[in-house]
Amino acid sequence: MHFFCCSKQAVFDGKRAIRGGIPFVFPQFGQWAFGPQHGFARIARWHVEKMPERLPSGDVEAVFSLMDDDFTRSMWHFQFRLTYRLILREKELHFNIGVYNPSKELTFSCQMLLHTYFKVPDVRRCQITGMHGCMFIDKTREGAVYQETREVVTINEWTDRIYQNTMQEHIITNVVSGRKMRIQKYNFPDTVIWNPWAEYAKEIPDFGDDEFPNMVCVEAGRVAAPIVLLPGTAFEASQILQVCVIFI
Ligand SMILES: O=P(O)(O)OC[C@H]1O[C@@H](O)[C@H](O)[C@@H](O)[C@@H]1O
Repeated sequence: MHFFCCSKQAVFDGKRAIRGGIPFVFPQFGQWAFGPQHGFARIARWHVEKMPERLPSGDVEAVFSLMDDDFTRSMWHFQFRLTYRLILREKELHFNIGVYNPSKELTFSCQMLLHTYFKVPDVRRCQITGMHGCMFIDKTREGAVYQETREVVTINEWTDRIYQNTMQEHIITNVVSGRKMRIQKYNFPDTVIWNPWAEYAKEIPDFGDDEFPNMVCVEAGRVAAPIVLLPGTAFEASQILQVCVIFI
């Protein structure tokens, strides 16, 4: 999908997440005392459960999984199993995620988020729906909490906000080729909006100083209130990205 952006400075060395695409944030969102920022899932080696395969419908499906191993247990001593199923349709991408706690005695809590980097011609011209009336934590203002009063969110400065209980659907206008991107999410109550802008872009080694106008992260997840999984239970969530060709 040419709707995602990847920084020209991105490094693919397995040590840190690639600056682009859709890094998978788990089991921690943000800074973490026990491991890297945003957890280990975005730097861990996932297992390919099912290679990309064309289904009779014409869709292409692939399934990946991640389980606890020595690497994950060095930071987080819980057993877990993540399943990530992707389905590519002509103008849609589906992401179905499951996290399972196979332990017989331990409960764990975690956060999860899809850190999607959308490519845009000029972020200042994007409008994002689905946040009206929602409370948000503004990380650029020391975590102060505000309520969004705008029908559409626009970005004209360093932006790092955790919107809570957002609508099930967001529309982002003016993505690639002036199109609209529809995000539909299920069981992902929160939406993070991030753009480092000029001042913070300079501090990110794997991000060009001039790349900030051409990206916006709109990240569906569950971060404000953690997912709590009792032994033997699972949590499921999904996201659908759809390019809108017609005016909505
Ligand atoms: O540089 P990273 O670890 O990929 O994080 C990028 C950004 O990710 C966002 O989700 C966070 O809200 C920001 O605070 C953070 O700066």
